[in-house]
Amino acid sequence: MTTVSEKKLPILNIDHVTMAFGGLIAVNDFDNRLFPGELVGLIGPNGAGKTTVFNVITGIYYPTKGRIIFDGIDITLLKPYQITHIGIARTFQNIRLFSDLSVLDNVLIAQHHTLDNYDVDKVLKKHNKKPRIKGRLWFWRSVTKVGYFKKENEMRERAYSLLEKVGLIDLAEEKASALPYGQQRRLEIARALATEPKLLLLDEPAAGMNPKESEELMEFIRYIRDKFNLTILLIEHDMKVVMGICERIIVMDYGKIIAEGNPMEIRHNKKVIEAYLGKEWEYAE
Ligand SMILES: Nc1ncnc2c1ncn2[C@@H]1O[C@H](COP(=O)(O)OP(=O)(O)OP(=O)(O)O)[C@@H](O)[C@H]1O
Repeated sequence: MTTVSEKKLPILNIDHVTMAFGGLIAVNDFDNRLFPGELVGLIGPNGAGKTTVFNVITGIYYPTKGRIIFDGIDITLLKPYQITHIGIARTFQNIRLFSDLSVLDNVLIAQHHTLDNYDVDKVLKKHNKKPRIKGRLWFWRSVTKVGYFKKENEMRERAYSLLEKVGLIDLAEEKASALPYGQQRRLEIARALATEPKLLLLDEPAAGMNPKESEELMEFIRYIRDKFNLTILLIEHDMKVVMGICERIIVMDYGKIIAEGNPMEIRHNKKVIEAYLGKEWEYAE
């Protein structure tokens, strides 16, 4: 059956990617595509290779085999900061905020990529895509005093506007470490959004959350997908979250994709039940 999303061009094409660490094949011929606006879950047992898939997409590792095409551009060998600039942002399993800085400063720092990425804009231009920074003009504006202050003000305005949209505006001046856990996770996502991504990769955003916090997180993820026109790929062990918000789920085991489908299909899939879910999810509400 052809779904609506399959008729569009993929925003991300993970083309037969393998990632080996010496003799260990962490990701084995992973082949899949994400379509604009999708919210997709990536699940599987510990050590299945999920985070390695994120690391390959974001340029932390160069794959042993295969290619990653994002928005029509081959990003396989680009560096992490270049990939961020082109439009992919991520969060990590463990919270990585600047804990002594304010909420506002955490978001401001994430905007630093807007200061100088002339080389990446060249890549974008080569693919007939709009550069994200106005190249040299921007450079001269930022090295003059007036230009610097103007840019700083623009960045502040953008940061405040983002904090408003994600519900953290009242906490803008608070130290990041003073925020409750759920809000710190939200700030991490806000910081990723400050890079203005088209694709957002979330690595276990519900880890360590209580049921109320994960309920709120589910709503928040749906909200940002719509508000910021995002495509989202989500690694998560909390099946309530995954089944509750993902339209499609990819299941990995020992580096390979063992199943793919909507939540209903996945929870009834014998291979997935055996490798990961266990019986209790098959008929759960
Ligand atoms: N830099 C590395 N060097 C060597 N082995 C690695 C490296 N990174 C990951 N691995 C190994 O690759 C395999 C897949 O790890 P990965 O972290 O991708 O799994 P995961 O599915 O994300 O697991 P979890 O759910 O526990 O986070 C594991 O056996 C891991 O030990």
